[in-house]
Amino acid sequence: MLIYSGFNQSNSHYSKDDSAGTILGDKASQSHLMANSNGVEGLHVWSSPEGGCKIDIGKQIFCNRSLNMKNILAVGFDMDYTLAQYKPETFESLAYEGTITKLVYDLGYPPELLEWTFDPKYMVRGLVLDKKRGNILKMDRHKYVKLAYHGFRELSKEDKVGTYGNTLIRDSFDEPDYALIDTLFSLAEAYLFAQLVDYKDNNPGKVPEGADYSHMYKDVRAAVDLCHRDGTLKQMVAKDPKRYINEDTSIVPMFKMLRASGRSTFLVTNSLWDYTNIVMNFLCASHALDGSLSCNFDWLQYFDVVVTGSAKPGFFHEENRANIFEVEPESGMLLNTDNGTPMPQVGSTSSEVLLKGLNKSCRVFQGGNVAHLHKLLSIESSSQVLYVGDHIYGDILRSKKVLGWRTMLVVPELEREVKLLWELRDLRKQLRLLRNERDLVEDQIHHLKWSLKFESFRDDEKQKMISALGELESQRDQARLAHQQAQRECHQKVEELPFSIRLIFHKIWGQLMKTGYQNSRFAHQLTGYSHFAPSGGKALRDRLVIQSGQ
Ligand SMILES: Nc1nc2c(ncn2[C@@H]2O[C@H](COP(=O)(O)O)[C@@H](O)[C@H]2O)c(=O)[nH]1
Ligand SMILES: [Mg+2]
Repeated sequence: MLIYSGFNQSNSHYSKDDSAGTILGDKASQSHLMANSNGVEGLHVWSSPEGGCKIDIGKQIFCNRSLNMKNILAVGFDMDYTLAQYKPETFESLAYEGTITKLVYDLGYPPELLEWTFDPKYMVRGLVLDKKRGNILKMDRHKYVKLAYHGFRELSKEDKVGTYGNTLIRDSFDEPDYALIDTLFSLAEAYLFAQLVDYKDNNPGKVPEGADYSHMYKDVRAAVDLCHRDGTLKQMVAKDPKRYINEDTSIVPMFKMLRASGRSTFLVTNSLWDYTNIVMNFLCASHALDGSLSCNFDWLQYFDVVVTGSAKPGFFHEENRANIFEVEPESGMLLNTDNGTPMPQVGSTSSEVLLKGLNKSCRVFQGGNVAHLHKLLSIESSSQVLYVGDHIYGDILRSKKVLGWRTMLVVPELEREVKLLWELRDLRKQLRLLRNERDLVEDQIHHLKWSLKFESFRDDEKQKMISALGELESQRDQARLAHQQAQRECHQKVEELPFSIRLIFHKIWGQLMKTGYQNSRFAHQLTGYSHFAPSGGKALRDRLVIQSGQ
């Protein structure tokens, strides 16, 4: 990935108009180009866009604020959906099927659910489930509901406004009545919830007695949760990681480059050691010609510290008194530590234990909190840490807002969207200018009308104002026409684009970062809380990154 040009301490910015960063609207402004596909050898190229490598728009890095990599002493990663990009069509389908099985066999839902199928492309991040009403919402940054579906049926404008637009006290749209779809892990449960809402409406007698929409959501959540805990998902991934996780040949060169830069590197994941080892081994191991994987611990060489079972976001609370155990990689055994320092077990001498623990180039732990991590990495100030994650709440919010870590959010969905926005950049700029022109004239008209109504003028002055008003009104009509024409051209241009590009914006939910002209709630969270974000595709190194916050 290479996130920052700053690996040799130079930052290169693009002006707002040159950058797809403008797609973020209000805040995001600058993009850094730094990825290429040559591995470690390309270090010099990553340092600046003038380095000679033209980078695909979908693989650029978007930043809300520049970051001087000179100050970053440690770079950390989340694992699931950050380093490991799961394939939704297999992985999320597995979660979907596992959840249905539990609903039917453990929670009394009818067996016909077993025939249901999952569309992994239907739901998107940033949506909000209204658990009580059975609705799925997309809202803008001010939390105004812009799109609302009851199950899979779109609410009429009247119903939408009647339900969400008229409350005197603004709804916060947060837990416990609402659920945020803020991780890719939640797409399957959101889809299943919509299916159950439709099913209940059409077959009221068939869902378990007393199961209202909220109750059904609770059942789905509990079943999904169990799938993550009881091995339903992890056993299957462990058997055949390639089926569920995208291979990424750029990850190892990225780690090598980070190590060569002299920075500390760490992994903090909520997954436990056994699973972490399987996934990281898959991502970092060299594959034999027959596709088989040699399972070893080589990947540990890329890290100073690995924290598994971290229980984020709780991990980011320094006052969290979570015990930290050392993991013995070979056996998976947990060993007691004294706040991360190896502790002699009864029967072994303290010097033996200390030597064994401290000689390792990478130490693996389970649990603990951020204070332990800082101590293990000798971090003096949290602003020296950059952390890359995929979950706004789990990975970014607290680590950035309270601790002051620099943070980066992975948004794989954007890679495709920015390509389309780039294709349309001239037209979009023209549309923006025409809209501004129209708004300006409308403002002047409003002003004049107001003055004519409430202020007193001489007759000749009044006459002048009335004729000015007439002129402005005709200007406004022209501006409206020009804007409409540009909008038509824009649609026409979209129609003319290759089919694959046209399909980029979601057919139901539209652009991820926008609702109409406003930033979506998801975009707002992103620009408000995270530092930046790389996104998926084949190579994390080449991923799209959004920087925000701070
Ligand atoms: N018990 C649950 N575990 C979940 C759920 N959704 C995801 N997960 C697990 O969390 C970790 C994420 O790891 P990280 O590397 O991103 O920190 C992974 O093991 C998932 O299986 C859930 O709803 N319940
Ligand atoms: Mg994750």
